Amino acid sequence: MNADWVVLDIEGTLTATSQVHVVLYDYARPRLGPWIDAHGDDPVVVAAVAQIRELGDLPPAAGTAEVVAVLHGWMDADQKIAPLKTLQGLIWEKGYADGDLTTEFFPDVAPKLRQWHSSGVRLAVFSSGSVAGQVASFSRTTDGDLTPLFSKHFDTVNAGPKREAPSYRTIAAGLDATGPRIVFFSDVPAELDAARAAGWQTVGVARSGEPFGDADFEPHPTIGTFDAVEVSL
Ligand SMILES: CSCCC(=O)C(=O)COP(=O)(O)O
Ligand SMILES: [Mg+2]
Repeated sequence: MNADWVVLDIEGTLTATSQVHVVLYDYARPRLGPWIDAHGDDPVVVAAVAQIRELGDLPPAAGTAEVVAVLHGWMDADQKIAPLKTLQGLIWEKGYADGDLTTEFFPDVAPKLRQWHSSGVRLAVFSSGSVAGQVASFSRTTDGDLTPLFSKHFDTVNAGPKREAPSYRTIAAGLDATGPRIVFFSDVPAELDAARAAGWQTVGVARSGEPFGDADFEPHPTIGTFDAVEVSL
C-alpha cells in the first residue's frame, strides 16, 4: 500500500496488552495517591483531580483516598478516561526516566518501524495513553530509544475519542495530510471503522492470543504481524 503517514495504536498493536494492563498499570496503581499529594501545586495535576472528582461523582472536597479509589475502579474496568491517562503518563514518564520501566514490543515491530522511517514514510501514534506516556514508553525499549522514529503523537486530549471519526479528521489536519495518504493500524475494529469513516486507509492487527485476536475485522484488511505488510510513499 502507499501512504505518506503511518499512524499506530500502541496496546495490542505494538505491545502485548499485558505490557499496559500488567506492567504499566501495576506500576501506576500504588503511585497515584503519593503523586497527587506531592504535586498539589502542579496545574495539570490539580485540573486532572478536579475532573476525576466531577466524573467520579465525588464531592468537590473529596480527599486523595477517594480520588484514588475512583482511579483504581477505572483501571480495573479498563476505562481509558483522560484525567486517569494524564496522571498515569506523568508517573510512567518518571518511571522510564528512573530506569524502572522498559517497553517490550512484539518482535516484528521495531524492524518494520525502522524500515518505514528510512524509506521516508512518516510515523505517528494515536493512543489512549497520554502523549507524555507515549514518548516515555518509546524512549526506553528492549529495542533501544525509538523516539526519533516518530514525528507526531496524538491522544484523546489533543485528538479526541479513538472510536469517533472527527478525531481522525483532527489528526489528518495535524499531519497536513489527506485521509487516503494516511494508513492506521489498530487491534480494535471500532477504531478502524472511525478512521475509515474519516477517509483513511486502515489495517487491522489481529495478534494471536490478544483480546481482539479473533475479532471480525471486516471490511478492513487484516494482518497477524507487521511482516505481512508493506507501506511505501
Ligand atoms: C505508555 S502509553 C500506554 C498506553 C496506554 O496507556 C493505553 O491505554 C493504550 O491504549 P491504546 O489506545 O494504545 O490501545
Ligand atoms: Mg489498541
